[in-house]
Amino acid sequence: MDGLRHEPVLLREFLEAAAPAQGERWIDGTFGFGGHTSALLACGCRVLAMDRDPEAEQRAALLGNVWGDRFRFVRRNFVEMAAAAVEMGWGSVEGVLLDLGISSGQLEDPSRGFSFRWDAPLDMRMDSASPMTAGDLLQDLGEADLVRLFSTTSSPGESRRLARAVLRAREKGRLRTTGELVAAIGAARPSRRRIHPATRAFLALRMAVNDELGSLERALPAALRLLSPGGRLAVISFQSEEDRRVKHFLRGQSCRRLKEPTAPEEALPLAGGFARLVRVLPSEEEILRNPRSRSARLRVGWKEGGRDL
Ligand SMILES: C[S@@+](CC[C@H](N)C(=O)[O-])C[C@H]1O[C@@H](n2cnc3c(N)ncnc32)[C@H](O)[C@@H]1O
Repeated sequence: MDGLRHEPVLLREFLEAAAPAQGERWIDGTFGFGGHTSALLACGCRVLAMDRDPEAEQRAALLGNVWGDRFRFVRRNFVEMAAAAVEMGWGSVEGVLLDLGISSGQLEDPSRGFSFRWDAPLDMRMDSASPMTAGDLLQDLGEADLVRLFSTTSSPGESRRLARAVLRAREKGRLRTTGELVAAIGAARPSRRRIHPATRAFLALRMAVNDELGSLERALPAALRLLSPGGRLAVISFQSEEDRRVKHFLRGQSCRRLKEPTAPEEALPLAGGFARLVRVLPSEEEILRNPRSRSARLRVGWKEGGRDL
């Protein structure tokens, strides 16, 4: 764990677009290395931080020593943010931030099995207590489920090729390590591609092991319900399927519907919906400094009510 770092992505843009202010209650559902949480605390907010990763909990303990009772950490899935807020005595919050995916520190820790750069056991769990590793999934799923898994990040044709490659490798023995998976996939796909053949397959597998799309879909309405009038929901995503779900949720819950209403009641603004939506991409300077930010998208929804927009 020592020496691993994570540079917070779109930090300045988040502070500008979501404008956290002194005395506000914020939930950071993805504490990671605490970059966004520290900025919220520096703005004078109270922060309830969450993360599924036990190593994040250890880092949070250090932050707790500095910020005292303005900061609290719970090791839980952000899907459970409402229950965690109630335990804090918070009936509502002024802001929720979700900075999705994994941190650079998790990716670069060879023992976690998130990266194909090192040969390691096929683990990929954010929460080491959860029952299913990447190796278990690859061992248990049938062809149709494997195709569905890979299709989160690959075309239908590629997904079928990847699924068949896993099945072929399985016939020769269990897929136990990242190196064995890379070898199986490398054999399945042409090598003249710009990105490493394993990139998309590893991403899809990690998202399935941690049910990342399912967690996001459950967390978005939970966050909206928790927001006080004028509250902000900020989501940073790195993957197009995630960003698509966030975009549809924010637009679907927008008071100013983008589409023409087909029935009179649809013209009514949804009570407690978003009054303003913002989308921000990383600057060229940030992409140069931190290439990992290249695919990042920040979307912020401002709930109706509260201060003037
Ligand atoms: C991109 S990192 C966040 C980095 C953080 N904003 C920072 O500046 O250090 C994402 C973090 O969220 C955690 N995470 C992802 N999905 C989660 C979920 N459903 N519930 C709780 N934590 C989650 C991961 O374990 C990881 O530590």
